[in-house]
Formats: sequence, structure tokens, C-alpha cells
Amino acid sequence: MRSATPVSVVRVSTTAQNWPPVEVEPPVPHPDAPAPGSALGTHYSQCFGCGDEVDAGLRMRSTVGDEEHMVVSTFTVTKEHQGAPGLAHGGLLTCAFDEALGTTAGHLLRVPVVTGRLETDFRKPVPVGSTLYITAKLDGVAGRKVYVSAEGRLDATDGPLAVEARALFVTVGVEHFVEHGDPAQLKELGERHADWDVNP
Ligand SMILES: CCCCC/C=C\C/C=C\C/C=C\C/C=C\CCCC(=O)SCCNC(=O)CCNC(=O)[C@H](O)C(C)(C)COP(=O)(O)OP(=O)(O)OC[C@H]1O[C@@H](n2cnc3c(N)ncnc32)[C@H](O)[C@@H]1OP(=O)(O)O
Repeated sequence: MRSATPVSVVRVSTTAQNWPPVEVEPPVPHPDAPAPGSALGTHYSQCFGCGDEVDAGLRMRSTVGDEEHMVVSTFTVTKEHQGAPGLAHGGLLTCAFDEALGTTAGHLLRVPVVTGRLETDFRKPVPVGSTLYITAKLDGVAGRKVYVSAEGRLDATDGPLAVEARALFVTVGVEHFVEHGDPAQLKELGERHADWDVNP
């Protein structure tokens, strides 16, 4: 019988060693981006991440950080978010980062963005009842590509590191939502972001 092929041990993620993965321009928040300390409203009331009309949603809240290219978002884990007894589901934690990172890119650059790629490193279990403080920052822009990364800490912005994530968001025009989404529900989204740089 042939012996099994040796398996080399690698780090769980190597992305952080090469991030952003392409040459980028330094991030410059939009001149009308909300100032440090500003609370950012929900981007859409039916959004699973931040919407206030989704019963079991994550109901995340975000505020521009002390530095203008950073946003701090909070996600309080409830029993609706469990994957194992008393512990948050990893997929939902990734969802929380999708929201936090997308909010950072969208609100600071004031353009519609969608997630192209998102990866998460889970460093510590996140218990039900804890609040994850997700500090996200704009890392750079290359054409339509916006690179953002974040770390999530337990119960305080300087609490124990529990989750890290990096993502590529891609700027899109209104036509993305017109073509692929529900036109009947698009009105609210358009009204909330009427002063963003969107092509009509
Ligand atoms: C009505 C008014 C609206 C106004 C404002 C609206 C809303 C506000 C929106 C957001 C901001 C606020 C808050 C956001 C909060 C939460 C965010 C949640 C976001 C989501 O949860 S959103 C759902 C999941 N998301 C998707 O549903 C996307 C599906 N997908 C596609 O719709 C296409 O795939 C798309 C559009 C991504 C690209 O398609 P495309 O045809 O436009 O452009 P293309 O393919 O050329 O990509 C361009 C460059 O990105 C590179 N690239 C693309 N994907 C890559 C990957 N995976 N890895 C590495 N590189 C990638 C290419 O390589 C190329 O790079 P290069 O330019 O160098 O060639």
C-alpha cells in the first residue's frame, strides 16, 4: 500500500502578509464623508446586517472612528445567532464583518459597493451575550476595487481579539441594483443615499 502524501502545515491565512494584494492608492474619504464620531444610519431598513425592520437580524450600529478612514461597528450576539451552545455561529460573524466592512467602504467613499471577496480568521470563540466591537479601516483603492480590513474585539474596542477579516468591495452603479434586485424596494435605498456619488 502506498503511503499517504505528506501534508505540509501552513498558516490558516496568509492573506495578511500580502494585503492589499495589488498596488493601491491611499484611501481618501469623500469630502462630504461623515466626520469622526458621526453615527452612521442603517443603509437599508431590510438589511440583515443593520436594518431595524429585520427581527432576527444583526442590528449592527456603526460610528466613524477617531480617524476619518476608520469605522467602529458593534454586533451584540444573542441566542438567535448561535452555532454551538452559547457560542456565535462563524457564518454570522462573517456576515457582521461583511456589514462592517461594506459600511466603511460605502459611507466613507459615498459610493455603492458590493462584496467581491471576504475572508475571515476566527481567533477566539464569541459567546452569546458578548458584543463584538469591529474596527474597520479603508486600506486602499485600485480603480473600482476597494480594500478594507477589520478586527473584532470582545466587549470593548481594546478587548481580546476574536475575529479578523479582510475584503474586496467593488463599486457599482445604480444599474447593479436595478438589474439584479427588486425595483419595488429600490426606492428606499435610493432615497437614503440620494446625496451619494451614484450614476443616475
Ligand atoms: C439605488 C441607489 C443606490 C445607492 C446606494 C446603495 C446602496 C449602498 C450600498 C452599500 C454601502 C453601504 C453599506 C454596505 C453595507 C453592507 C454591505 C453588504 C454588501 C453585500 O453583501 S453585497 C452582496 C454580495 N455580493 C454580491 O452580490 C456581488 C456579486 N458579484 C457581482 O455582482 C460582480 O461580480 C461584481 C459587481 C463584484 C464585479 O463584476 P463587474 O462585472 O462589475 O466587474 P469585474 O468582474 O470586472 O470586477 C471588477 C474588478 O474587481 C475584481 N474582482 C471582482 N471580484 C473579485 C474577486 N472575487 N476576487 C478578486 N478580484 C475580484 C476584478 O478582477 C476586476 O478587477 P480589475 O479591474 O483589476 O480587472
